[in-house]
Amino acid sequence: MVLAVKAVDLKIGYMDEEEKIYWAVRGISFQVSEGEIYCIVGESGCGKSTIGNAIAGILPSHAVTRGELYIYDKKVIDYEKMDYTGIRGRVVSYIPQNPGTSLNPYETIEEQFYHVLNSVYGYDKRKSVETARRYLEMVELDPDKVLDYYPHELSGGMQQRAAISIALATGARIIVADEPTSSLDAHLRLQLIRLMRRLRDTVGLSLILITHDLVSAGRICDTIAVMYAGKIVEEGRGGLLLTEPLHPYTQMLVDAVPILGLKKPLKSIPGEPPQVEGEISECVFRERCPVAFEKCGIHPPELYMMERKVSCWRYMNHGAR
Ligand SMILES: Nc1ncnc2c1ncn2[C@@H]1O[C@H](COP(=O)(O)OP(=O)(O)OP(=O)(O)O)[C@@H](O)[C@H]1O
Repeated sequence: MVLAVKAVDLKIGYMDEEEKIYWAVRGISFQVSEGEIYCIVGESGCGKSTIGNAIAGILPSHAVTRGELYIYDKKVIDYEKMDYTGIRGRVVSYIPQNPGTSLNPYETIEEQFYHVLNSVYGYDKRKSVETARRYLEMVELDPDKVLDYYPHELSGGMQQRAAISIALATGARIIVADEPTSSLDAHLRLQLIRLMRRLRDTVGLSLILITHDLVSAGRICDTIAVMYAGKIVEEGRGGLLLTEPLHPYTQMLVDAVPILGLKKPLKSIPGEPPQVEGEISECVFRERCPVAFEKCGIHPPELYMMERKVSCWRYMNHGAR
């Protein structure tokens, strides 16, 4: 198994003007295999985009890091140091929530392909158009209807596909997509989910998806990581994690989601995530957890149970290792 991404006790914070660090990601370890679709879900502010940005190599200059992050064999984060040479925009590409913002509004799609392919591979116009046609077809866009268009002349779904095809044409083997389905209607969402799965199957693309959308995550992802307050509290195979959530936070997230065809009362999650600058020395979910007990006042364990990772003391005696 080839690993596309590996994080080891990764911490990412943001330094303010007084040089105080707010830790948005508080020591997480995970792996994404080549060709895997890995989703990161969780409430707003839990650190999902920070991880996505770290993988894509687009953290801001006031970000501080600890631990390690590998993209294939290259250590891009080594404690405080970051080095994305040859990785950023090449091996890894980032598709933002609104893909229109990653495309140049003043250039046609053909011109955008040319600029990228000319600077990366030195292609001339003819070779660039040939390549663009191939990659547009790969994402199910008709080159004759897209190449001469400016981004604003394309729908949101088409812009997203065009951005993905430019990323693939530059040789991206990992795509980080932040909230890729949130601006799409149900039909386009399903189309995009199918496309991502097909690209995974045909070109072995690894996808890191950052989303609030638990239902799409369950449909599309091989693995789901549930984040809370900068920690991964549960990680496991997509479908299983949603049908049999173990961590109390995952259970509450699932209870808060409407499922088509299933009548169930929707529950909100009372309370707010902790806003703590420094280390959190207890289970990050303790304050909001309906089943917390004494032991939760100390760090939760990292448990592995039948291919599932769950960070909760309640499973300590359930065959975990
Ligand atoms: N550039 C930044 N500078 C300072 N703080 C930041 C920056 N980006 C994110 N943060 C802070 O880091 C924490 C995690 O934010 P992040 O955007 O990673 O979470 P998220 O789970 O992706 O949230 P959302 O779904 O709302 O985008 C938040 O408290 C946020 O305010």
